[in-house]
Amino acid sequence: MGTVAILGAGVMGETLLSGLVRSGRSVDDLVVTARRPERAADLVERYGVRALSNVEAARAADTVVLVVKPQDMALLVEEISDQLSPGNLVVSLAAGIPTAWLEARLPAGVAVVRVMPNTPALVDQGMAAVSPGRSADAAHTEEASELLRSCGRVVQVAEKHQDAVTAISGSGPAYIFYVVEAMIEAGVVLGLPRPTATELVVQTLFGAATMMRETGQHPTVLREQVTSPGGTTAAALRQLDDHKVRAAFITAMEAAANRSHELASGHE
Ligand SMILES: NC(=O)C1=CN([C@@H]2O[C@H](COP(=O)(O)OP(=O)(O)OC[C@H]3O[C@@H](n4cnc5c(N)ncnc54)[C@H](O)[C@@H]3O)[C@@H](O)[C@H]2O)C=CC1
Ligand SMILES: O=C(O)[C@@H]1CCC=N1
Repeated sequence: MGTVAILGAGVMGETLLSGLVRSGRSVDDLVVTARRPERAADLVERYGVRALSNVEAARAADTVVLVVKPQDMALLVEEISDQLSPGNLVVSLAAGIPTAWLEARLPAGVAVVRVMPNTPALVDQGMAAVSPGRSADAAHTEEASELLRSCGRVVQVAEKHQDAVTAISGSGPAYIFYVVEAMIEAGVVLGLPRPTATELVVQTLFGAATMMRETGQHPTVLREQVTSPGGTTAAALRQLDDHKVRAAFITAMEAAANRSHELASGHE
């Protein structure tokens, strides 16, 4: 795969960097760029990678991973475009940016793969979806998938589904943390010490997630197993239904997908 340059190593860029390092990728084959020099120095110190300018990194790399905010992408692509040629693979992790938008700003024939990752990649439990652009072949898509497989699972989706993926798994960890916060708060309201409430909730989430993964049973079946007739769970779920929590989740994720589409519309 040669040298991989991570351009814009913030939260998601560092997440990918750490996954590649944990998976045994030599730091000699990894370079990063950051806007702030202190940030670059911090990454050099903690990972032993090289930090370069965007232009130098793009020139040195076989695979260029773009991890700046969607709003910063135009400037970055303009800066590095001259350094790239059809031998390069460009992997974009940015929400909402179509491959066609990148292809139009890069030299003809440069392969582009769009990826939507998520932050659990930091603990090797990421979920990423990849979509090849027009000039990307199966080998390019596999190369991008391999990068993300260093820190979690990877699926391939048609690019038209990337807004939905962003709404579900890209932003998804935030919804789960939000639910966890609410359950911890409930424990405190019910008189539990905060650390106890936190341990109860986090282990319950971990246990429930592991059950779904290991039993392969549908969540509805697993929920019904917990819900005794006339019992405590039924009383709680009745309240969630009365407060339209299921509908609120669907509306929330529609808003996220719409926002992803809006980010794209500035980049069409
Ligand atoms: N944080 C998340 O959970 C996820 C983020 N993403 C995508 O990843 C991208 C980055 O998001 P975050 O890491 O959360 O943001 P972030 O703000 O933590 O990281 C972006 C980094 O890029 C740097 N940067 C901006 N312009 C630059 C330039 N011209 N040259 C070099 N560095 C530059 C910024 O200083 C910052 O450190 C976004 O496009 C976002 O849509 C995708 C999936 C999940
Ligand atoms: O909130 C965002 O825009 C990014 C994309 C998915 C997760 N974080």
